[in-house]
Amino acid sequence: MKVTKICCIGAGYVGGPTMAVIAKKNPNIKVTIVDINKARIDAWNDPDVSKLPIYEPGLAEIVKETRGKNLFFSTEIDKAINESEMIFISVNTPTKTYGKGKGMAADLKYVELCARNIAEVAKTDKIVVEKSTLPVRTAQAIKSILDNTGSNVNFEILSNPEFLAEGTAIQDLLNPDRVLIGGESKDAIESLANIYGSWVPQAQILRTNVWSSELSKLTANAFLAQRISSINAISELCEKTEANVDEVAKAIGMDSRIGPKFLKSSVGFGGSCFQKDILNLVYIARSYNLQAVADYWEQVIILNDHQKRRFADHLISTLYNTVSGKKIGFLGWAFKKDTNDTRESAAIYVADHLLNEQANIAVYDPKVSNEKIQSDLNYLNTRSEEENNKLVQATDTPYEALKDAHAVAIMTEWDEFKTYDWEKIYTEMKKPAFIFDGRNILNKSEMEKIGFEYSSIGQ
Ligand SMILES: NC(=O)c1ccc[n+]([C@@H]2O[C@H](COP(=O)([O-])OP(=O)(O)OC[C@H]3O[C@@H](n4cnc5c(N)ncnc54)[C@H](O)[C@@H]3O)[C@@H](O)[C@H]2O)c1
Ligand SMILES: O=c1ccn([C@@H]2O[C@H](COP(=O)(O)OP(=O)(O)O[C@H]3O[C@H](CO)[C@@H](O)[C@H](O)[C@H]3O)[C@@H](O)[C@H]2O)c(=O)[nH]1
Repeated sequence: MKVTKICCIGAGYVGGPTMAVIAKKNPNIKVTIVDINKARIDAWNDPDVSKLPIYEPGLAEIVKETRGKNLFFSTEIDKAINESEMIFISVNTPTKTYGKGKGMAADLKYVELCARNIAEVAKTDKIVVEKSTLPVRTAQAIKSILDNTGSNVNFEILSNPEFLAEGTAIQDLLNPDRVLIGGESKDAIESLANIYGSWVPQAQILRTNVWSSELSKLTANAFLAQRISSINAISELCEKTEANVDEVAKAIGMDSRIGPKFLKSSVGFGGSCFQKDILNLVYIARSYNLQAVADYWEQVIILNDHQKRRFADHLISTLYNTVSGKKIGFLGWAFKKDTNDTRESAAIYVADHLLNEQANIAVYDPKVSNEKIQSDLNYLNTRSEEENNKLVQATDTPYEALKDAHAVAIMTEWDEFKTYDWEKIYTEMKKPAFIFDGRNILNKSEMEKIGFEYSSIGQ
């Protein structure tokens, strides 16, 4: 099928950047991104591209170049579905918070709503592409919904999981390691492969069956997260043995069979994907009664929770076993640098633990607002909104967050944190002035020379 019009349902972290790049590389294809969230669509349409709802290096430039030419953002979902030959489903698939599979399974209600919406309004044949991360065999459910509409419309389902990482989304999309397309219909697969083919070499476009494609996405995230939990497990052993986790990571990473990436020990991984997708994998394994498989992958999450918890516990015990009434300055709230996304950020859980001990927290993050921080904490439901608001406040500058603080906790690896005037920060903090570097980004001997009591992960 020759594709001239594409619709993407879901204008989020995946839908926005992915479609912007497809539009840039395929000027002859009209790409419309739709969403039920009007405020989000309005933000995507803001003439001032610094106000786009998602911050990703390089994204604003591409949106500026393509928007209004062949890239459109709209809330007119039915219209966009109807006029397009290919429809991407790129809606959120969070962990279920209710009912069967609560806390483990992926909540597929938004995906199902999209399938029903497409089934209801489509008058011509469509290729429906699963862009969201989905449990293996979801395509079967989508096909069943689409095929039972009673219309004569033919639907082909493809799985095309997205592997971009936030903060580097545009680079990842422009130079992907691979593009994965799973499907039954060769025609449909090639229609999608052609779109990517405008900038991705065909050899890097992998064609598989639908189930392999769906499962590969969950597996890739499980393997990546497993490396972080593995090195974080070693970090705790390093702290007991005077080994240095960064040295260990370098030494093992030079083995070409292991490789150097994803071996950075930290306060724990965050983000909207790793935990959700592994929990989902564990749930799927259990649903097939594969207990050993489920237990194996569950350890990745258990270790990650342990890492966040022990960071907070170490901070408390170092501050003479109490943080009650003490000001702790957080540098960073986002789950990694170069993004404004805070979903599942380690900072949220470390803060929550310290707040249970009655700490006062001042946060500086270059891209995260006080409003977002409050809503992240309120979502946990650990204490009242008033209390969160009283105990935690974001500041406009890092120096305000750290003035009179007993300790600095570095939660995100933003590059600018390394360039601060640490002498000034030291002078303005309470003494002894402690640094807990959850990302190992500062130089230990330099910090100690200034006078800080410095501790990091795995050193
Ligand atoms: N964030 C990432 O880095 C990343 C990377 C790869 C894959 N994924 C996967 O991609 C999917 C989307 O993730 P995201 O981070 O972009 O989510 P997101 O929450 O940022 O965006 C999803 C959007 O879908 C919209 N939506 C939900 N139901 C809708 C409906 N019925 N009709 C129209 N719009 C609807 C929401 O309003 C929201 O704006 C998830 O399955 C996720 O696991 C995410
Ligand atoms: O060596 C490392 C690498 C990462 N992290 C942390 O791990 C989390 C996730 O980082 P990253 O994977 O870079 O970002 P995500 O945007 O969550 O991307 C992951 O999740 C996406 C959603 O499924 C996938 O598309 C990507 O391929 C996959 O990398 C962050 O908190 C990082 O700080 C570490 O602690 N150590």
